[in-house]
Amino acid sequence: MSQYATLVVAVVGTGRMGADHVRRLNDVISGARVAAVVDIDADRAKRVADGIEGCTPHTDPAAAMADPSVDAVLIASPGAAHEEALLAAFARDLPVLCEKPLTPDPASALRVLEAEQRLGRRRVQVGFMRRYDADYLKLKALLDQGAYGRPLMLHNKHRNADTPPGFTNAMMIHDSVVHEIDVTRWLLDEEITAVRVLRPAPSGHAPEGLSDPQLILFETAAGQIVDTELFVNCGFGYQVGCEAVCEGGTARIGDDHGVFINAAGKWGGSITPGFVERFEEAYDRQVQRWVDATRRGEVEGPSCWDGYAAAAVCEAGVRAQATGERVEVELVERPALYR
Ligand SMILES: NC(=O)C1=CN([C@@H]2O[C@H](COP(=O)(O)OP(=O)(O)OC[C@H]3O[C@@H](n4cnc5c(N)ncnc54)[C@H](O)[C@@H]3O)[C@@H](O)[C@H]2O)C=CC1
Ligand SMILES: O=C1[C@@H](O)[C@H](O)[C@@H](O)[C@H](O)[C@H]1O
Repeated sequence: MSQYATLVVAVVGTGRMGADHVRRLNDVISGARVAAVVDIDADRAKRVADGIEGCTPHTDPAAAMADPSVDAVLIASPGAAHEEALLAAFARDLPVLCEKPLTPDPASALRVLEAEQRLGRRRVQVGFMRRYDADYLKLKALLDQGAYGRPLMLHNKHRNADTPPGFTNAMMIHDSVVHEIDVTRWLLDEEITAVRVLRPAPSGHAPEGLSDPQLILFETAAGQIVDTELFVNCGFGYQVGCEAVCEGGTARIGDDHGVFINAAGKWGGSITPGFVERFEEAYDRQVQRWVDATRRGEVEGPSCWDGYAAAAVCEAGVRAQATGERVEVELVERPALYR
């Protein structure tokens, strides 16, 4: 029996992801509707609210959450604004789906972790949507079944066609590689213990100051090695893939084959343009699962601990990137709420 007939949601941040989540909540998935949207850009919030019956625009997250009809919050503002919105949601004991990253650094992630523990129960699902992608789910099931024995290594690729203006080397870690950090911890069920970053001579297409591509190496607590090729201005499209090398075989996802065409003296297919297209079903499944769990009065999926652990690896990654050294990851002891 659902606690809520329809989950009434406030969406914080109405940019690229926030506006897409508003559409998803209202038009794609079931059991939810958006009653409030928040953006520090008042015109943008109003434009999004105008298209929705019974939706009020706000510029302050706390004001939207004070609306007594609001049952839950989806946070899609930039990472640096997540802590304030999360703490405002906790003050009203509202369940939250928070886009990645939980927060951009481990100190602020720890403050969120501590605040959630004071509530005595989990309230947050972090938006690591690859955990809801059909291919990643198949790979996870194979590894959990031990189908090919113990995993020894992962080879990841993460390519974006281009980056928005102002994208920095540090953002390559905490905005992009944060996804590989999460899938590594999730697929292998191990913490990442150390990070190294290798920087080849940059592509001629890399914006000024950006060291692109980069090769990021993780060590896990079980001694596995994980490499990620990150190339965020590859120019030709969006490609995300992962190959698990196990004792008795390998399993690979993300070859992006789709439809394979032979015509006019050529063979091949097309490359997905961006993450919105590549992960559309995963975003839908992630939000539906959040709404369903919340309506049952439950919280599932990636937790604040996962968000904190990812932030700690990002911090080590940014130091490894700057120094060229192997940097160990420091984690606090895992609190009982997240075991
Ligand atoms: N899961 C995924 O694949 C992706 C996740 N993201 C995440 O989604 C979040 C938003 O990213 P984008 O939509 O690409 O950014 P964006 O820049 O397109 O939109 C952010 C919006 O938030 C607003 N904003 C800024 N500060 C605010 C505050 N304090 N309160 C309310 N609104 C505020 C901005 O005015 C803007 O409209 C980030 O956490 C990002 O890391 C982004 C892209 C893909
Ligand atoms: O989260 C995302 C973006 O913020 C990030 O910039 C991209 O590199 C990722 O592929 C995408 O999933």
